[in-house]
Amino acid sequence: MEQLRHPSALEMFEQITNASKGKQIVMFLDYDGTLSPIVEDPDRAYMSDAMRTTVRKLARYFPTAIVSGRCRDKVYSFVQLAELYYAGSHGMDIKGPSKGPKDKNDAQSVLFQPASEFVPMIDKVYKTLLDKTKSIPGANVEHNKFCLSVHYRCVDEKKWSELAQQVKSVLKDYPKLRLTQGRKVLEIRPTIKWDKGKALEFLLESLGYANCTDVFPVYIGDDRTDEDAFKVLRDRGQGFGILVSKIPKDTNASYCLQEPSEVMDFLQRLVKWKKMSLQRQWKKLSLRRQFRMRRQIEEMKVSLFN
Ligand SMILES: O=P(O)(O)OC[C@H]1O[C@H](O[C@H]2O[C@H](CO)[C@@H](O)[C@H](O)[C@H]2O)[C@H](O)[C@@H](O)[C@@H]1O
Repeated sequence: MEQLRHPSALEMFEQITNASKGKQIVMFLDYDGTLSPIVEDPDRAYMSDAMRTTVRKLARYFPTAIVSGRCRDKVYSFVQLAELYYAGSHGMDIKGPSKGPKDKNDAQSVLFQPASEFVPMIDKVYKTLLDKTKSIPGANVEHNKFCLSVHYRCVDEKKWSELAQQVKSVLKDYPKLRLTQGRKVLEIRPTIKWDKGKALEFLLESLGYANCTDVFPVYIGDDRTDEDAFKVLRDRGQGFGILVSKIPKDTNASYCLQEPSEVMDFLQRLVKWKKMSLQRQWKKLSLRRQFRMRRQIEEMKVSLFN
């Protein structure tokens, strides 16, 4: 039943691209479980070279942002593509383009950190949690700058509730922090009204698409925190979300992909489709216009390199 409500984005590819016709696609990609497979050690969640090449090509055709629960520097060290926009710490640390597409040349990138006042508190809680959880084998506390992750993927299942209790007991003293749950991870975040959905809207605005009707945002993610972004797209009635999951889930996404390898297939098809539609548009131009455009490109190259 659920599977029928959330069909495969690969099977529905044509329908998706038809819906985007005449609109600017903007891509938002979660990292863990979307671009990289889930692994036991969070420090070794590498992205494959093939995925990196795919994302690089994708960004040539569509503005592309990575939206992750991770610390922004960490996710950048995995992705290593300077041409993308990054939103780390569940969207609380955004490094993006200048305001509006026309300003791109002035190279001033947007930096938005709505939770900066929480840094000392997060640092303190990190130290306390490191100490409190050291007696539980396999527990791992990750510092994500404006938020924290307590991993229990490598903790014996019998100890999961003890770990959760310890985390909750620490947080009792910090009413301005809240606890949510991801994939075998407890996530601690400031209670500010900011999430991946707000980050998506902020990035669209920064890119100059705030009130545009001809923008088509596509958000791909695998986790509960990605639901905030799926919901924003559903509420705006623009673009759509794609949930990465092998099992049917209650979601605000419109389509599904099973795993990162399917995400890569989907992104590659998107690149191919865009390339072909640009070639078709080019062929439709008169020979005289093609000649004029080629000459303009040559002139631009000359002025760039002189
Ligand atoms: O928003 P995301 O980019 O999906 O970040 C969510 C959490 O992802 C990472 O943890 C998850 O992936 C790890 C590596 O595969 C895995 O070991 C862990 O069990 C998963 O929950 C990251 O380490 C967390 O900090 C993020 O909150």
